[in-house]
Amino acid sequence: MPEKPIFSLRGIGVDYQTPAGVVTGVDDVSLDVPARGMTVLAGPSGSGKSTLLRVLGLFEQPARGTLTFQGADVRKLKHRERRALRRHHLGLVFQNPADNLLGYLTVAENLHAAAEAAGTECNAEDILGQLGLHGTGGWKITALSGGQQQRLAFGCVLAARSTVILADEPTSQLDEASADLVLDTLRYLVDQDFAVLAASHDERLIDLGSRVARLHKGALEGVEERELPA
Ligand SMILES: Nc1ncnc2c1ncn2[C@@H]1O[C@H](COP(=O)(O)OP(=O)(O)OP(=O)(O)O)[C@@H](O)[C@H]1O
Repeated sequence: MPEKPIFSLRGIGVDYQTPAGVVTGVDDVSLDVPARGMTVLAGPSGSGKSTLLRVLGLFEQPARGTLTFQGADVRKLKHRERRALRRHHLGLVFQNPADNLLGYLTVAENLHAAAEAAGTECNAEDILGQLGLHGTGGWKITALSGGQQQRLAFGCVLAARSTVILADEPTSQLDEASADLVLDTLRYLVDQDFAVLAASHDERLIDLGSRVARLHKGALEGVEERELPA
């Protein structure tokens, strides 16, 4: 029997109230996110990728539809349960590396802080080794390149032992060499059997997706399943 999806969205709609009237961010989106592998939300600017990620990250309450996480209807969770779900299961990585890290802490301290916030413990050197950042534990964040900072942001997700990784345009603020570091990290996380959901319009990142959901003007245009080379 196929594994159950980690997230299931049915008929999800999000509206924004603006001075010019109601703007629909996403409209009637139904999608399953598998418990392993990489799902990419692709689409042009304004197509609803970030809005959908905010719904999945529990930052946005949809006006319509149902969202389940591991089979549980998220709307029925109490405030405390939602917070616990976010802390223990959802690892978020935003597009700007500096937004993902605490600049006043060292590299290793960032990992420990992420673990502590999630109620876990981590071996910082081991995680840094896994991400090609061996020996940087005592460094300031600013001593890392943008790509290395994004790698560390994914390291914080490893430290927190999140179940699913939600990444919003993780390569969009990086030069090509730095973006390569992030693409390698995503490949590694997928190999480690994480569920990764990334919003992007970077074709190289989209190519890593085993499931690509294409959005246009807030609506789902289609979902492509792909066999990736081993
Ligand atoms: N806070 C907000 N207030 C009003 N409208 C919003 C808000 N956030 C998003 N929108 C609107 O919702 C729609 C979807 O936006 P969203 O940011 O989700 O798209 P996106 O695909 O992530 O775009 P980008 O690639 O530029 O980040 C757009 O029309 C946008 O203007």
